[in-house]
Amino acid sequence: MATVLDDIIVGVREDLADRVRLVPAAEVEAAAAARPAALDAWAALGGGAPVRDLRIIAEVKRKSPSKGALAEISDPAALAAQYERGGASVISVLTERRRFNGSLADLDAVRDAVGIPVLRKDFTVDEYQVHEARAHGADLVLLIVAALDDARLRGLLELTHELGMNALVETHTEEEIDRAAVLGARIVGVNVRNLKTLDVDRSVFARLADRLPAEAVAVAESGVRGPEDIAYYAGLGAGAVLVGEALVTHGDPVTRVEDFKRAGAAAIAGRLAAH
Ligand SMILES: O=C(O)c1ccccc1NCC(=O)[C@H](O)[C@H](O)COP(=O)(O)O
Repeated sequence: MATVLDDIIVGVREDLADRVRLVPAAEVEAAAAARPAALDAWAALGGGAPVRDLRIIAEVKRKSPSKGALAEISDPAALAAQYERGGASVISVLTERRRFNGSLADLDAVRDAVGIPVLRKDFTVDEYQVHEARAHGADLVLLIVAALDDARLRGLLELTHELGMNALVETHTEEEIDRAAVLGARIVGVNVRNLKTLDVDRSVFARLADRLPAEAVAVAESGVRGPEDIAYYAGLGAGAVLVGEALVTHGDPVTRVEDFKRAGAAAIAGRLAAH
């Protein structure tokens, strides 16, 4: 039986075919090559150093398959600028159209509004999307292990690095973490939302955190309701947390990000004191 993720990817491929007809691959590749160098998202997320501070990846998310409409977001650039002011390290922009009501125009607007790395959050299945992400100023792309076989995952990760970008390599199981680790993924996320059933189970991060490669940035994704969930993930060793709904539905995104940073820092201090 087709899962939610399978259905999303069918739509992603159809939209992709339309874009390829409009803008041929050679044109997108040239536009990507003409961009100034990508910002170093790995460093921005604390890569290569012991975790002493929790980094927030703050998402621009209008709608989702699990919740439907979340927020109006008439000005994604203004929202992203508020996230940056609150202390976010990376902005995630959903660009998938059918299920998330996102667009490359959102990515363009956010890119122009902030000075920190930007993640093109989409269901990447083809090299074209990586060049396209770079052409629109993204510094990292999302690679969902469950959606890619090993050869494709390797190819997309290599292309990402060739373009000077990073990838957030997303996992949900032990086996997926091992597949990401073998390929030398440098930023590895555990999405506690099962993309096949849409169940959210924060304890998935507790179960998998120790299996994440020690040299990679460990990202906890989804399911944050408030500072207590941030503290939970940080206490388990997350170096960064990706938050969507809890930010876009809050009236004061600057303060919300600040609160999350504070909760994360306190949990990390507690974790360090206990070891
Ligand atoms: O959010 C969904 O319903 C969803 C469904 C199917 C595939 C992906 C989905 N979301 C993408 C994400 O992983 C989240 O946007 C991101 O981690 C933030 O999650 P949250 O903080 O729970 O909004």
